[in-house]
Amino acid sequence: MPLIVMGVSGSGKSTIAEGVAAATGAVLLDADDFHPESSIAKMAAGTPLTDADRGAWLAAVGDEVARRSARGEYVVLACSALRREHRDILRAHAEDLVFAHLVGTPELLAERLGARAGHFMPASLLISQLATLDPLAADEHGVVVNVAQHPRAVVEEVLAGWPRRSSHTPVSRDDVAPELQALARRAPHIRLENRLMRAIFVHGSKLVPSFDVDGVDRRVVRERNVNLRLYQPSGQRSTAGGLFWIHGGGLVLGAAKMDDRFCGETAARLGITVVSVEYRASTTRGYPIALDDLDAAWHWMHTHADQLRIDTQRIAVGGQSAGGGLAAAFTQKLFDRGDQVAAQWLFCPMIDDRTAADRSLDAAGHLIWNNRANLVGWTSYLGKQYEKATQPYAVASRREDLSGLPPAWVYASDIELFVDEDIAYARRLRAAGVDVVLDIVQGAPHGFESWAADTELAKRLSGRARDWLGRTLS
Ligand SMILES: Nc1ncnc2c1ncn2[C@@H]1O[C@H](COP(=O)(O)OP(=O)(O)O)[C@@H](O)[C@H]1O
Ligand SMILES: O=C(O)[C@H](O)[C@@H](O)[C@H](O)[C@H](O)COP(=O)(O)O
Repeated sequence: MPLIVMGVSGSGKSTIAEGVAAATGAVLLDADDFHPESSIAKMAAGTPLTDADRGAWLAAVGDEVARRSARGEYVVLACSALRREHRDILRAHAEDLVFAHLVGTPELLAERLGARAGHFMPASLLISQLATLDPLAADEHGVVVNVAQHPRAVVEEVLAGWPRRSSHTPVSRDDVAPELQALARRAPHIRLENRLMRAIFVHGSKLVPSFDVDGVDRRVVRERNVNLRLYQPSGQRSTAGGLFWIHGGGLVLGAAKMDDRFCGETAARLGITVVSVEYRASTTRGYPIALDDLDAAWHWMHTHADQLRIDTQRIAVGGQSAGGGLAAAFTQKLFDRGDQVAAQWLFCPMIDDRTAADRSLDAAGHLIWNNRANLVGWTSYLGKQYEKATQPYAVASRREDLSGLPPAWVYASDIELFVDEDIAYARRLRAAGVDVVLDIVQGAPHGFESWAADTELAKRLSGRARDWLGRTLS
């Protein structure tokens, strides 16, 4: 359901839409970027647009919103949409729009416009904008928010008026993005409640075939307490950053091999060395053994850094699902002991055991990984009564002070169990002053970037993730 932040010039559309996008992982669009040069020139010269100027512009904006929405992106659009007819044009081009109408007194708006610098829109046009405005009507889907308050408060009110999915929203197969539906039907829906099913999934996950990526050397390192897979661009000569990767598997199953392709492609695309850890996670050994294994591999990566041409100042810690939660927790541990971590790269992380304790989530019908499996995962890691939950670095989300942690990229899908805990962690990191990119994908069951790696949706997500990592490690 795309959100349109509307109102006259100076009401705060750009500011608030940006805040909403940052808080939710939505893609931010600004209708101002779609005006033809002629309209910009007109407004800059102090002449208001006419509806003739606005028709094609609004159609183009609406088409872009619809296109992005169909691709599974959450969209927040800043757009004046002053008249009801303008909103009707948008609604005709894109479905299910929700509007947040920002309102303020003419005096307040004039004052804010007067203080704003470097914008094509002259303050003198405010009067014509107010005269043109049809306020959002009761029969239009949306909320009206007064902007005479701190931007943070305005963002919160807008968020409250934007119906979005949460972990509690029941999931049906129709909620799955069309491109993923056939694959989602074939993907394994992990059942761990009974011993036999658990054994099948645990062993099955270790039987996946290995995968070679062109131009990448892959090898397995097994020494005393070190067990990992290494991926390096063939013939790498110069020193580069590195990625320390942790596979998923709900803290009970999985193997580093599952991510051969993902790690190999990341090494190839970014020209970096990837170390993927084979940590012990099973129903009999949980916390803190997995963290000990990570420590051993981390130590190995550093003692071999020169030989592998890894710049230890540019190593990111990342992981998917249970591996994402472990990556966040391990990052905290490394940070506390003064080890350099350049970035945390968290794919749909399983990051908060308190989700598993919420039995009301069991019936929501999450695909691939549901809350019953989640309960098995967390209790096998922390103990039946979550005894170890408050031990250091057992659960990343349980840490109170997140300040100082390295920049983070976090993704989750709106139809997966972890969406709330992931957004919450990202928002807390940001509130603590950490640079965070939150990326929410619509209609993608848990971990789709692995089991649907060839879909456009997955390729685009991996592309965005790797672009961010490449920039952050450069
Ligand atoms: N809630 C707010 N409180 C104080 N200043 C604000 C608030 N919202 C926006 N501003 C400031 O007002 C000016 C206009 O906001 P902007 O987001 O550019 O509005 P619009 O996109 O609707 O024209 C900017 O300088 C912005 O920093
Ligand atoms: O319909 C219109 O008259 C225009 O769209 C107009 O509303 C303009 O594009 C923006 O409002 C100016 O930019 P700001 O709103 O960002 O000041």
